[in-house]
Amino acid sequence: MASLLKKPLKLALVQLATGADKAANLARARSRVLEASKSGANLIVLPECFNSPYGCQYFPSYAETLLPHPPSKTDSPSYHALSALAAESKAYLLGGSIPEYVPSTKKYYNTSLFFSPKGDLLATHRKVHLFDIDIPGKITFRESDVLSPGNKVTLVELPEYGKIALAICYDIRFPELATIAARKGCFLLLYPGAFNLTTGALHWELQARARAMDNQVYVGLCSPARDMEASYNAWGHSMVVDPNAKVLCEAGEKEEVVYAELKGEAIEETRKGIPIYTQRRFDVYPDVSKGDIKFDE
Ligand SMILES: NC(=O)CC(=O)C(=O)O
Repeated sequence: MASLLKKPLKLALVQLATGADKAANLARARSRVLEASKSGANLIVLPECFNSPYGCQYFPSYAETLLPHPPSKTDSPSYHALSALAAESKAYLLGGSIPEYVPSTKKYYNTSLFFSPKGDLLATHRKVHLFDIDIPGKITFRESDVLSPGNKVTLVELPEYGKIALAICYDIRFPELATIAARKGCFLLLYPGAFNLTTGALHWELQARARAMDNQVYVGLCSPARDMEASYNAWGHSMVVDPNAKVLCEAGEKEEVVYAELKGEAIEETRKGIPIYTQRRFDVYPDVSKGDIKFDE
């Protein structure tokens, strides 16, 4: 069987310190992405809401308009900064996410943009599962007060490496997305994400390792750096987990770039040793990757 990952890939997660100044966030992202590319990274990831603070009160004022494609520089400075940066760094670039506004429907989204090493847009993913939680005395958050959800599973083919899946933060808590992606042949699931001090301590590493273990694929989670002056305190701890659920690299809480070398053999060895991949009982329960799924492949 052909390897899901055709050749080794160096993955970099940029745990960026973001603030209120969008231009400063873009400039900071640029310098850290170039640092990662100089270190030999082939695929570089920025965090959720990397160009703005994270919070419903910020989404409308930071939102950019991406359609029609390509957007003008005034409609989306972040799109153009990311496209130029991917080309300059000659690496695949997942631009974390940014708040998006669609004037024709007056809707806002939390949207990821993924660029090729030539700066071409390869995929967009709008957060499918909105972060609506209420843990008394700890944290209440309702993205759906402002945002609308995306409606598709996002898989992208990187010709020289293989297929990856993109999703955003709260999407990781819905294992169906990860399972569908893995059964469709992805070697890596990427989640820009901003867990917080409550849910991060509880579930950040657990979710990353669980999605890797269930699906025997690589998983990467990229958080903003923690800022205790901000209204939302991101967890940090960006990490890459291997197909055997081992944490390969983990950031602390501050701004930092972490790296991992991904290899196809690790997926094959894991699946050979514990062959759940071929032991599923679709005569007992349904295969979630079959049926009516909305894809962007
Ligand atoms: N911020 C999110 O979308 C998700 C999160 O913090 C959590 O699931 O916990």
